[in-house]
Amino acid sequence: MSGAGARDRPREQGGPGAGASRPDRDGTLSPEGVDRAPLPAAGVATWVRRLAIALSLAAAAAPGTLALYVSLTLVAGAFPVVATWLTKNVIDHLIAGSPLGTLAGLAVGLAVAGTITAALPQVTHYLRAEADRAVGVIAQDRLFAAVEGFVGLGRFENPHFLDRLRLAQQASMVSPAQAVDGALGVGGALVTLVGFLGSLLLLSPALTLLVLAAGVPTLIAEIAMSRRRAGMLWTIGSAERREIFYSQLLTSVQAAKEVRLFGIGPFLRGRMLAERSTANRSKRAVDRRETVVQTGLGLLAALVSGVGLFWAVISAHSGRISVGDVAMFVAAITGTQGALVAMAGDAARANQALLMFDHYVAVTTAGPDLPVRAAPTPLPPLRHGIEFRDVWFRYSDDHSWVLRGVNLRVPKGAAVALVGLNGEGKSTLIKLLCRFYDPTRGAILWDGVDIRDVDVAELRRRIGAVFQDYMSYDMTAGENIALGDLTALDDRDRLAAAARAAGIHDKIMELPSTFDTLLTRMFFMESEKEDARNGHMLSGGQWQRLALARAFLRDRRDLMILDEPSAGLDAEAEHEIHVSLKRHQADQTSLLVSHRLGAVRDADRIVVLSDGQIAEQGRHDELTAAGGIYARLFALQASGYHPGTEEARTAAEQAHGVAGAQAPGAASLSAGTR
Ligand SMILES: Nc1ncnc2c1ncn2[C@@H]1O[C@H](COP(=O)(O)OP(=O)(O)OP(=O)(O)O)[C@@H](O)[C@H]1O
Repeated sequence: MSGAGARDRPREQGGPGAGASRPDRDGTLSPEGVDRAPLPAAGVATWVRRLAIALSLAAAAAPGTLALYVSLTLVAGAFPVVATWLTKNVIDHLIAGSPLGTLAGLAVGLAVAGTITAALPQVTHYLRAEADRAVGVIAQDRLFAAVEGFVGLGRFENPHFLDRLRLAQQASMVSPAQAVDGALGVGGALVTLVGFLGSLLLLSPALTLLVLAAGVPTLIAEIAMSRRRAGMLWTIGSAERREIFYSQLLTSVQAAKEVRLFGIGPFLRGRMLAERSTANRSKRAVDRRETVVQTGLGLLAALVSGVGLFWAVISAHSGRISVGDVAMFVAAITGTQGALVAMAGDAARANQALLMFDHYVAVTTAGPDLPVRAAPTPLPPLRHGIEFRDVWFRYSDDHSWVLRGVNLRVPKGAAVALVGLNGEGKSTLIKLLCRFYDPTRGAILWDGVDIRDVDVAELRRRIGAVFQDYMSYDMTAGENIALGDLTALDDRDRLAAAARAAGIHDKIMELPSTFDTLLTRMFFMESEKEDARNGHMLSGGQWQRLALARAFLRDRRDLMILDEPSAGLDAEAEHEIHVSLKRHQADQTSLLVSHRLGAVRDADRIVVLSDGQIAEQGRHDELTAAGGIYARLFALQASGYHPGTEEARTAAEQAHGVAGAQAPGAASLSAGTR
């Protein structure tokens, strides 16, 4: 669409849901704009809130495992300190010549502490993995339930939201567990730290302070680094998404033909690698910075240890502390620094996990993408008709208007056909009727009720539809049909009736396992591929008939929408389908989009969309007599079918300027003008 200048710009509507659901600049339909928010600078309160959500997820997923894991991790934190004290006592008692019983008791204690210290990590490792698995299931379930709750399509077309969704998916697998693990690690390290600091304090308060002071920069630096890493992952998101896109093109069966025919493999591979390099550059920069900072922190720790050790040796030499104290001091200073580094690392990991988890929280709490009524108006079966009232629509503020003040009535029981050149907004009109988007201005009324006021699931239950870009599911033939109405999943009679109506029944009966034949070869092992029952492939037209059968299965629908239902069918198939459609449409309201004008000539009303508006409407005879766009397009298609006639040649010449964009379709679709 072009030419939607300022003269066409309508005032924004203040009606129900207006504004709240209007797409923002990048197509986001979220009222809060959460979809493209950058990573927020988190304060302690946010950090605690996120951690609480992660913990509640973990607690809901595996309460017993979590409780045991928490207890053992904290206990494990105390054991290094216990072992150090026992070691110091053994040395001091040895030097003092204490009785054998005392020494043996201490040695046994030391052995038990060592055994527990060695065994605990294995047990906690298992518990952690178990908790991870349970949390992953529940987190994924909640994420996909939230995504399923988005009633519109806008978010799925928004690159920022898609990035966020991808990160949320990654986060849902690992982040809650990582965050809990990190927080627990901090807890365990804190126990160790307090124990060692207490021990150090007894020996030298000054050195205790020095060790603590050296640990603070480590903590700050680690947390800053984790923020930077999470930010980097967010910014390289779009490059990674494009890389995935190119890699999928290179491996997908759909693209394989064109990739080979046009020889574009090296080009796509080049682009894929370029995206990888972009992402790698950002990762390398962060890695380098981390290496420098980590090296600096390591040197600082070594310096503090060196100073401490020097002091301990001098003090022991002058008799101010015992040899056991020196051993304990060495262990304590190493243990304290180790605990500080572990704490900083765990805090950083928890921080990074929580930053990633933010994407998960943002998606799962994003709320509805289109305004949803708390108390929707009931939607009874259609009695009078559907009305588009002054409907304006554009996909976002940056896009041109696709629909500019469409007024259209679809009376109950009428077969209405939508025709027009490519890109005139026919599919968009249908998407609005299914409420995948809301009109930017104006309203769509179902028996006078604004469809924004009714329950969207209820609205969609009343509609049967076949879209231009219908789906081919890698499932069985029966399942491919049953997805139209899952109550028929095990009802072979209903599936067969729908298949018959769509003219695919005979083909299904020829398949090795009829309705149970898998229509994909994706899920097989190489060894199973020879089995005829496995993975039968259908032709494009046969898939289209399956999609039709899916729509026909919804026999309790009020409105049948067919967006190019016969584009992939041969002439005979198309004829059969149209006979079948007519039978199905006998007392049914239907909206049919077609470029095959022969297929729509019997419609009760033919509506011609042009430049986002309704240019003409009426019956076939009225429109051909009027000599407008429809008449010219019809004549052009007729000329394709009977190319020799003078009349057709003239019509084709007249139509050329109007229908140039449609020429390829017209040539191939002309058989429809029987
Ligand atoms: N998701 C989208 N985001 C942005 N623009 C879109 C989107 N879908 C369609 N458009 C634009 O809206 C216009 C109308 O598209 P639409 O698919 O409704 O046309 P159509 O009449 O059904 O075309 P065709 O006959 O080719 O199927 C086109 O200019 C198209 O580029």
